[in-house]
Parts: sequence; structure tokens; C-alpha cells
Amino acid sequence: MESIQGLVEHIVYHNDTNGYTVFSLMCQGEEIVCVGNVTSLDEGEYLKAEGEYTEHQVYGRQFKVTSMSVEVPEDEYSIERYLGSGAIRGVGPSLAARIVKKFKKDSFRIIEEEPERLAEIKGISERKAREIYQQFHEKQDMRQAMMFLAKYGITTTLSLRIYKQYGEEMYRIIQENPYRLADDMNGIGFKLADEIAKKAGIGSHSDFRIRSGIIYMLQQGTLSGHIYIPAALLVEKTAQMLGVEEEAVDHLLQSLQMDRKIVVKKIDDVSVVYGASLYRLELETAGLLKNLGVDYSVDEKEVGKVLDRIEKREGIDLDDHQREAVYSAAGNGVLVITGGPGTGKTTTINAIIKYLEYEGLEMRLAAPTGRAAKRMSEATGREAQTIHRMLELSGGPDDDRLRTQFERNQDNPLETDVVIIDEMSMVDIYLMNALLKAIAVGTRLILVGDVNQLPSVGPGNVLKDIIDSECFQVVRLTKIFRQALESDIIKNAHLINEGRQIELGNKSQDFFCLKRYDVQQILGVMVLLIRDKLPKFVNAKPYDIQVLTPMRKGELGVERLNTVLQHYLNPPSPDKKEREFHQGVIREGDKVMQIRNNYQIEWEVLGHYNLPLDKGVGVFNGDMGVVREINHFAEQLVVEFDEGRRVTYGFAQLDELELAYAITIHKSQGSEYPAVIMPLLSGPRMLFNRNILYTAVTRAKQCVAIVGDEHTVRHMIENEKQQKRYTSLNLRLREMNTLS
Ligand SMILES: Nc1ncnc2c1ncn2[C@@H]1O[C@H](COP(=O)(O)OP(=O)(O)OP(=O)(O)O)[C@@H](O)[C@H]1O
Repeated sequence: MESIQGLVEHIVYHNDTNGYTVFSLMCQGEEIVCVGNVTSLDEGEYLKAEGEYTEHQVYGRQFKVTSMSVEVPEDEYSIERYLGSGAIRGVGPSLAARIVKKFKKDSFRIIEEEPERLAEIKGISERKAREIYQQFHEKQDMRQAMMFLAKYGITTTLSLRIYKQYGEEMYRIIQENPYRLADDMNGIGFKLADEIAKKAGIGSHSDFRIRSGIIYMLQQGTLSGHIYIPAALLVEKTAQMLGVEEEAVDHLLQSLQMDRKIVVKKIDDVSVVYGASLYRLELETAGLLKNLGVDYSVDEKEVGKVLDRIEKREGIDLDDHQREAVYSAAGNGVLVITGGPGTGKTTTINAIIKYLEYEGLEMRLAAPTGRAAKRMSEATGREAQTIHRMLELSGGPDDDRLRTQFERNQDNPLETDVVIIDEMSMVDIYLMNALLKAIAVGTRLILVGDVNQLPSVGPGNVLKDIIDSECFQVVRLTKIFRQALESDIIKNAHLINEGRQIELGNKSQDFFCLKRYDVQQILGVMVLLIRDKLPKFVNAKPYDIQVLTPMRKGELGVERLNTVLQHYLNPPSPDKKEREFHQGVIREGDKVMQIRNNYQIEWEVLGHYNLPLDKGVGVFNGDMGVVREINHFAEQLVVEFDEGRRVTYGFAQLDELELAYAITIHKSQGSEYPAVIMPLLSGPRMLFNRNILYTAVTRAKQCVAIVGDEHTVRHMIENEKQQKRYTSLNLRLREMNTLS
């Protein structure tokens, strides 16, 4: 082990996440390149480092730092260099020079002990002197804090955030109850807090740990779509995860309830537990929706007359259910229209729109995803937006849906007579709550969707719960119209939904099953279909053909499929830049998907000469795009999403993207593709079920190609088992109905 000391001349590279830093150190006139994991360092600081010299293949001789300490520089040159380095805000090189000129080697002592004397220097007021003193101290405190946190394996970025959040109180929190970090700070979860706690010597049976574990399990439940968890299940799972007895967990449920962190209720005589905020959110959502359920007295005869005229003009002949939908839209504050593919939902919405227009009512159209909104626009010939856009998203923390903010809310509701939402099955409880807040009583709400689709990715089962509550007018469209029946995709979708078997062969014009029983063969057929056959068949580009699979893992899971498909569809090439990322390699020309909502990220649409035509913020979970550019120098990657929206990601943000040659069926909700390919061989029973198959099949417009084992498809149709979602919006609505 050797020891060197000197002035940090230049920081060449610093990775915020793991602290890995490359910097040059001036040691007695010699510049030494040092590398190591360093929590915080500024150019101009005086460093004492221990470590060893190594020989790097490319960069040559380097000093590998194993430990270091920042020393107070002693000679005038070093003092001046440090003070002027920018480490102390408000002090630049010239002021640093004046300070050192006056106080010489005593400069640091003066700043620390007699800061008022700094005011003797021209250009330094008393206020400024105080600021310099404070800055100097803060810097030292912060460095100390970071070194302290580094002992617990906490990264530089996180350390800074922790220090900013708690200041000096941080030491106590880390040593007594690091689980508070998981409660208070976004981005710190139970697992990290638990690791810190372990290092701090906190016992596995600590009350803090168990309480935090319970909240963590509830959050995990939310991630799986649940609003509550049955108490017995929660206790069992939490005890298992923490390795403690169930009694200990049970005991702390009460204390969490007293602290209003959780709400315990009975549903059908079973105790269930909600995270307090989700409980309130669901309750509030029920109340808001209930308020909108106003009856508008309309003369059905009059509506009928108007409708006759519309039918004549448009050359349509609505059936009884469709007519009923228009009457209901006229007479109810809240209306739900549900039906499978080809049952005339779009035709009905169009008739409703025409009627409302005739009545001179203003309306807004929206859907939960960009793709669904675009389809709604095309089907109605009117502007349809994403719900986020209609509500005028104004920001909010990336991962904290509860605090997502919209310009449109109770204080500034949408100024319109009617709001129509399509693809309602995808709307989760957060979005529903935000939507309802922005709709004032007196505005009608029409919700359209297919209740048999998979529920929303986010928590809740909003559409199903509203229907089940029986508190609102629901029109169920069941008849499949003649034209729709010509499509085997639609026919088969309905058969699947009813649990009836379908024809699995290659005779159909739009629904094929190519029987293959070997993974390699399946992959080969898929590549052939995407690259050569299907684009011509459905008149689309290879990237418009979507591979859907129920699972992430396994030989035919999303992850493996993406690697294989990337290799064949966008192979490495000298003129395509690429970079490593969490899924292997990401390359110019790759098809990618955004995998979480990012409400803040900016996009722009460029016109001629790269002039921006449109700008905005927000890219959402499930949005698909193509990598257009990778810039290693700027460490950025540009993705172009639908409608030419270009988004620049820093390399550190690449975990927001995934390759999207293949995606899970869950992620495909609300999207439609000209052709869908499904490799189905075998997989977990929970994922290979009817609901999943139905959702996948209904994503295809012109062609479904199943490649794999027909028996697997048959088992999926038979398998009705869906994962239960614990939600209670239906109960809350019913309670309110009986109260009023
Ligand atoms: N009353 C009607 N009489 C005759 N044909 C109809 C009627 N209503 C709808 N159709 C036809 O049935 C087909 C399906 O209708 P529509 O597109 O409205 O259904 P959808 O439920 O929106 O379907 P998808 O969910 O697949 O988009 C269309 O070809 C449409 O023209």
C-alpha cells in the first residue's frame, strides 16, 4: 500500500450512482491519474490517498485509490486553488486570490474562527462573509455525512438527497430507524432501508422493521393491482418475508392503524387491510363518481326523433341496445357502454356524438394511452387526447402517482358538457380519481370499454367495479354485427371469451395457428413472418408487427425473444451506434418501449431543418418508439415515439426503456397492431389463461398468427383462472347509494 498526497487538478469522470471517479492529482509537480470509488470530491481539494499503482491496458499507469481523506491544504497556492475552485459558492478565483493575499496561510482559520474579518477585504460585505463561513461549514458537514453514509453502502446521489432531507438529524435516523427513509423518500424502498438497518446493527425483530415490512408488502400489493390485501394473507406474507412470527406482525397492524398509516375494514366478514392513502383515494373516487350520477329528464320521444334523423342522414340502422345507449347518454350523468370487439361500440359512440352535437352540447374525447387516443380520433373523426393531456398534466414526482398534479382539478374543472372516455378497462384508480376531480357536477361522463380485457396495469379494477356496483346505467353490447363476423379474429375472440374452442389451423384468412413444438423452430418461423411474410400480407412495416407473449422469463418470454429478434431484425452494423444497457445492448434502429410513466421528460416534434413544430412533456408506460440516435459524447440517446415525438434520454435514464420487438400481453392493452404473433408453447398456468389470450387476440386488426402448440391454446381457453384483484370501489359505491 502506498500513500500519495496532492491537489485534485481535474475530475475526468464521475459516476453518481456508484461513486466511481477518475481524477488527476498534482503531487510535487507530477500529475498522477487516480481511480476509485469516491463519494464526493471537488477540483482544487487537497487529498491524501492510499492505494496502489496499476497498469491499465489502455490508459497506462494509474493509482488505484482504496482509501482517502480530504486534508486542509496548507500552502498558500493550495489554499487559493481550493477556495477559488467553485467548491464554495460565491467565491471565484479572484476573490480567493484576495483572501489568500490578505490572510496567507491563516485563511482557513480566519474563515472558521473569525469570519467577520473577511469583511476587511474589499468586495466582501459582512453578509457575504457570513455566507462564506456557512458554505465552508456546510461543505464540511456534507462531506462528513457522505463519508458516514458511504459506510452503509449508500451512493453519492442518494447520500446528497438524504443529507438534504434530514440534515444533521440524519445520523440519528440511520442509527435508530433507517426505515424512515423508506417512508419519507421517493426512490428508497424497504429493501435498501433494511440493508442499511442490518449494517447499523438493528435487530430483525425491531418494531420499526416489522412496521416498514407491512407497508412494503402493501406497496407490493399495489404494484400487482390490489387496493387492499386480506389481513391474514398480509400477515402471513410479511412474516415470511421478514423471517419473524406472524403474531409479531399482527400485533403491529394495530399500531399502524392507530397511526393512521393503514385502514382495516371488514369485507364479507373478512378483515382486510388498505394503505391509508389508497383507501382514501378509492373512497373519494366513489364519492366523486356518485355525485356525477345525476338524472337529466329527457323526452325519449324527442330523442328518438332526433335519432331517426341522424340514422337517415348517416345511413345507419342502430339496434335496440345501441339506441338505448343514446337515450341513456341523454338522460344520465354517468353512462357505461361495454362490449367485445365488433359489437358496435364505435358506431354507438359516433351516434351519441352526433346526438349531443345536435343538442348543441360541447364534448371532450379521451383515452388512457396515446395509441388508444389516436385510434379514437380516427374512429370518430374528432380530436381525442390522452387523459393526461386533457387534464393538463403539470408535473409531480416521477414515481409518486398520488402526487401527480394536473392543471384541471376541482378548482379548475374541464369546461365542457360531456366527457367520453374510451378503453376504460385500462384506467386505474389514480387516473380515475384525477379524471373525476376535473369533472364538475353537470358535466356528463360516458365510459366505454370492454370489461373482459385484462384490468389496468395500475391498481384497481375501475370499469368492472363500476359495472358491478349496479349504481349506474350500463349498456351491454353483445350482438356481433355481420361485417365483424366476417373476421375470424373477432369470431374467435368471442368464442374464447365464452370459453369455447376455436379452429386452429391455417385455413382462415386472418387467424392462423402454425403448429411447431420446438423453440428454435418457433423462433425461425417468427422471424420469417415478421421480416418477409406478414408485412406484405397486412401491408405494414416489420416494426408494426407485434410479438406478444404472456411471460417475461423463459425461452419464449419477452427478454429472450427481444435478444433473438434484435439479432435478426436489427443486427449490429458499423453504421449503427450502440451501447450497453440493462437488457444487453441498445442500438440505433431498435424498437423500444417506455416502461414507466415519466411525466416530466420533454419531447419535441421536429419539422424541416430540425425546427421544432411542437413541444410537450410526458412519455408514458407502454409508449413505443424507435432509437434514432446514440451520442456517446453527450451520453444521450434519442427515441422517436408516435407522431414524431422525439425524446432525449441521458444514458443514466436508459432503465426507462426496454426493447419492444416482443412485449407482454399486459403491456399491449389499449394498443392495436395490424398483425400479432404469439409464440405459445408452455408456461405457468397463472399466465396461460383465457383472459390473457382474449386480450392478445383482440389487439390484432388484420391478422393473428399463433406459432406453437395448439394444445397450449386449448388449455388457455379452458383456464378461467384469473388472478384475483382485491379492490372495493364497487362496495364503496354501493354503500354510498344506500346512504343517500
Ligand atoms: N347497427 C348496426 N348495423 C349494421 N352494422 C353495424 C351496426 N353497428 C355496427 N355495425 C358494424 O359492425 C362492425 C363493428 O362495429 P364497431 O366498429 O362500431 O364495433 P366496436 O365495438 O367499436 O369494435 P372494435 O372494438 O373491434 O373496434 C362495423 O363494421 C360496423 O359498421
